[in-house]
Amino acid sequence: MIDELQLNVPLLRRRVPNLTAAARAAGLRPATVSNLCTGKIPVGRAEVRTVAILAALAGCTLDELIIRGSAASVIETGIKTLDLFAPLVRGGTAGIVARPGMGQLVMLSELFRRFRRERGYATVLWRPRDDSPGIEDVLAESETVCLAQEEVYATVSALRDDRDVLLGADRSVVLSGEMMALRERLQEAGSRPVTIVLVDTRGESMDEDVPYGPLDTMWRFDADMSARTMYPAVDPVASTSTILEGAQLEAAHLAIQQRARKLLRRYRELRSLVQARGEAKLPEAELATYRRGERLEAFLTQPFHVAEAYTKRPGEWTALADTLDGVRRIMDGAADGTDVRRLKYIGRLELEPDPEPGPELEPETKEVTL
Ligand SMILES: Nc1ncnc2c1ncn2[C@@H]1O[C@H](COP(=O)(O)OP(=O)(O)OP(=O)(O)O)[C@@H](O)[C@H]1O
Repeated sequence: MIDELQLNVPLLRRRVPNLTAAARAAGLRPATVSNLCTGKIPVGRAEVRTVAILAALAGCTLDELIIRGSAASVIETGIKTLDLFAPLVRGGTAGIVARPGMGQLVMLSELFRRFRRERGYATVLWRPRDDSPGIEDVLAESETVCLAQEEVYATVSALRDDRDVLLGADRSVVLSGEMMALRERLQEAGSRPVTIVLVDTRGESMDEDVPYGPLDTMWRFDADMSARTMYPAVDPVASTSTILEGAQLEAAHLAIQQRARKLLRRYRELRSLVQARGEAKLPEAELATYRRGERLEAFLTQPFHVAEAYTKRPGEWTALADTLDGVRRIMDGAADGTDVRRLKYIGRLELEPDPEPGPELEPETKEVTL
């Protein structure tokens, strides 16, 4: 993760309208203050005394004045499949490509819930004009609900003085150009990043080659996974994030991710064969791949807080390190003998007794129903 320190310039300007005069009166060089505001001098290199005086002028704490950078960085969601395959970018835009009923609004509600409670984010919903049934869940998890662009701008600008903002919006405002206008207005140097998650309540994005225009992250939902209740039904192969292309991920993460994608791609092919002809027709070597793929797919489901009524399981936050560890162990064969149902809707991988990885494992016979 790249972390840069930045001055919260919008906050400073709002609180100290005549900054140059105020800085001079407080004994600071106006040129220094101006260079700090434009980023010419990095905050990390400013004298502590300078920053302390600026905070005093703005009547805020140092923590409010200096924020952790807006350079692209991954934000963990605690949702295994997202963090592994298509991480969310802080200050970026993520778009969900899905049809109604696949759980996209459940996903947005869950993200709001997680970011608000676990990360202290402000959550704002730019309410879609046409209401779909799932919107009630999202409304329940939104801190603020806005209808018009002007209202969204005013709300987000005020909230981001002291918190990161997660903004949920519908694809319709991307198509109308309102989202682009909003983003331009929100682009102020040194202000806290606004992370945007777009849903498609009309379900038309599935038919488009470029569903949203430029995105930092795309979560494509999969009809087959949703039909089999493998939630969240995020397609592990077709979902992407620019953070992968920028090679900003740890090498170990990238390696595990690529291996997992390859396994799941093959698993899908084998699934079709098994469905048509049965497991018995698969050659021994393919059977192992099929079984591991099946286990990996099950492990990548996740109990959501907002979906406890459906899964009858408490929501789980899985740290990225635990996700990577679990995925790697499953690919190495550690769960070969575990009933696949035991791997569905869990958090981290806990196998009892914890077997040594390796394909030569004794199969376990214990069965647990979900
Ligand atoms: N993460 C999840 N965990 C468990 N069940 C889920 C999950 N996501 C969706 N579901 C199931 O799928 C159903 C469909 O969800 P819903 O109809 O709210 O879809 P949506 O795409 O979020 O919203 P909408 O249909 O309004 O666009 C839910 O009622 C629930 O049974």
